This record gives sequence, structure tokens and C-alpha cells, in this order.
Amino acid sequence: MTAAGPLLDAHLVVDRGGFLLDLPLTIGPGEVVALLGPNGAGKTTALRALAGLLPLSAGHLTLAGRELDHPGRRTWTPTEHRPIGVVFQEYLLFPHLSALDNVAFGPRRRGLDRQQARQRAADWLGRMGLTEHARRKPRQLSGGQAQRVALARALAVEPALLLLDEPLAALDARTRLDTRAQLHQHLTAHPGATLLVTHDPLDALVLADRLVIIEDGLVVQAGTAATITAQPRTDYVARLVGLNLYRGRASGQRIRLTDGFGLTTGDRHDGEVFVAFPPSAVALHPGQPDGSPRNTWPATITGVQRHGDNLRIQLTGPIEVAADVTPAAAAQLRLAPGQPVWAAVKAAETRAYPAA
Ligand SMILES: Nc1ncnc2c1ncn2[C@@H]1O[C@H](COP(=O)(O)OP(=O)(O)OP(=O)(O)O)[C@@H](O)[C@H]1O
Repeated sequence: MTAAGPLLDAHLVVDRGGFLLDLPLTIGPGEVVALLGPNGAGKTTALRALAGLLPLSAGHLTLAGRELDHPGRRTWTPTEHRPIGVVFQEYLLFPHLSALDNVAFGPRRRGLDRQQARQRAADWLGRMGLTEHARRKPRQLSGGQAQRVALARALAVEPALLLLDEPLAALDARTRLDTRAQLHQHLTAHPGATLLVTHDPLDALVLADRLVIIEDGLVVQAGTAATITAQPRTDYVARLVGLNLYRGRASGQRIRLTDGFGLTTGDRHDGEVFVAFPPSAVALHPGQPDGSPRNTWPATITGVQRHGDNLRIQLTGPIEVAADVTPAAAAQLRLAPGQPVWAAVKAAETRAYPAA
């Protein structure tokens, strides 16, 4: 491996009968990549292939210059010989071992003697702020503490690759906030590569340097959060970053959407484009608004959900759209499912970009 090259260099091809994962994946030293995708996209399959719990059907997996799996060359490395640490969603701590012995387990298996392994475990628990909990069994720990023990256990083997499978999913909202911040610190300090599998865009945005989004086993978008947020290319990605997204054909500032509806945008294009605008750009009115907005249409409310301090209103009509309104505005408009309203979006608040 050259110093500048990726630590993880993989092309994960896994054939599970009706499902094929085909995922090129590289991660540099110290880099955190988030793998996102809807249910059934293949995230767990990718994680299991990396961990050595599922063999590759084709492709390759090289970590820190070592070829761990290469079916074309009949190379295969069992899980316990891979320089990989894993934090599972449910942590999977050994219930009968203390926090200290849970963390010491990996180093011990990798050849440290009992004293050295326990010393290393104590160091890691110290870094996680868990020194006074070292003797506790997992059931005597809070969710956040158990999460940190699981992270200490994964990092104690000094893995070249750290795999995190929905690491915050089991925590309540408050603990999640604190634990996310702590996890961020530990990931920043981790010199190896990290792959974070998550459903939660916030985890991905806070914790990852780069996102890889898969759908149905294939990469649909990859890049920094900023580039993906600016130009989502699928419905899933648009929802993930909280945008309304449509595809259509542009002729200057006019865009005819695939289902015939027309929108005016601030950008000029010709040909196939995506149009996106945030729910906060959609204004709702009791009747047809007059004046400035270039895009107005009648819609019917299908859902009202709390979204941060606002309400997110789902609407159907000539296009499906989400709108964010303040609770005061919602009360004034008496918004409720089934109610007809008018929706308006200023051309300047929409963004169009080429679909090719
Ligand atoms: N043991 C199995 N044998 C065959 N196919 C499987 C098996 N487990 C999962 N699959 C299929 O592989 C595909 C990917 O599943 P996977 O669990 O990797 O997705 P995921 O992105 O992790 O989903 P989720 O977010 O729901 O956990 C799915 O179509 C699933 O039905």
C-alpha cells in the first residue's frame, strides 16, 4: 500500500440468489464513510461481506495492503483473522463478562497475555470515560454506556477497519445526542478506516466525511454531504436530505415534468433535468394566491407530521409535495388530512440541474 492510497480497497460483489450487491468501496486512513440506503438495499450484506461473514461472489477486498478476499484467486480470510472491529446495533456484549473483560477479549484473542489485554482494556474504558464502570456487567450499564463499551471493544484491537452498524439506533433521543457527539470525537481520533451503516441522515451528516448511497444493491450517489444535498438524483436521496425532487424536460426556465405538470424555475436549461426545492419553500394558502409566485396549484393534504419546530404537510395533486409550515400557520389554515389548499413555490426557490 502506498501511504496516499486507500486503506480499504474493495469491490464487493455478493450474489444472494434474487439479490445482487455490486459495490465498489474505498476508504482512506482516518476517513469515515457512511453507507446509506432504504430497507433491503444491501447495507447489511455489504457489512457482512467486509466482516467475513459472507463470502464475495466476485470482486475483491484488500485492507491495509492485505488481500482478505478474492474469489478469482481463491483467497479468503476468516472473520477472526481480519483486522476489523465491529459495533453492532445491539452491541452484542458478552452478558456474563464485565465491561473490562468484554473489552479485553479481542486483544487477548489476538495474542496479548491476560495482564496486557486487561491493561489495554482499562486504557480504552478510560478514554471512553467508563473507568468506574469497568467491573459492571452489561445489564448494569445504561444504553449509552453499553454503546461506549461496544465501541471500546471494537477499537481495542486497533482495527484497520471499524464497522459501525446503526451504532446509535438503540438509544433514546437524548442519549443519542450525547453519544453521537462522543462517537464523533472517537472516530476523529481513529487512524483506521471507518464504515458507518445507518438509516439516519443526521448520523451520516455529523459523523461521516463522505456518503455512499445504495439502492437495490447498486450505488446511486456518492460524495460529500454538500454535493449530495445540492443535487439529489433519486427520490430516496431527496427524501433523505429533505427535498422535493422531480424529473422533467427543460426548455429555458419552463420544465415539463414526466407526468405533464409544468414548473417555472430560476435556472435555465435545455433537456432532461431534475428540479428540487425544500419543503420550507412551499407556501400554503386557503384559496388561489395572486401576485408573485410563478408556480401555484390546487392540492389536498394527505398527512401532517411534526418536523422539528414546524409541521411537515404531505400533499397530493398534480404533483406529490411536502411543505413545512409553522404551527401558528397550520392552526390559522386549520390544516388537516383531506383538506383542499393551494400550494405555491417561487421560481427563484427551485433549483434545476441536468439529469444526465
Ligand atoms: N439470508 C439471505 N438469503 C438470501 N437473500 C437475503 C438474505 N438476507 C437478506 N437477503 C436479501 O438481500 C437483500 C439485501 O438485504 P440487506 O439486509 O443487505 O439490506 P439492508 O440494506 O441491510 O436492509 P435493512 O435496512 O432493512 O437492514 C434483500 O433483498 C434481502 O431480501
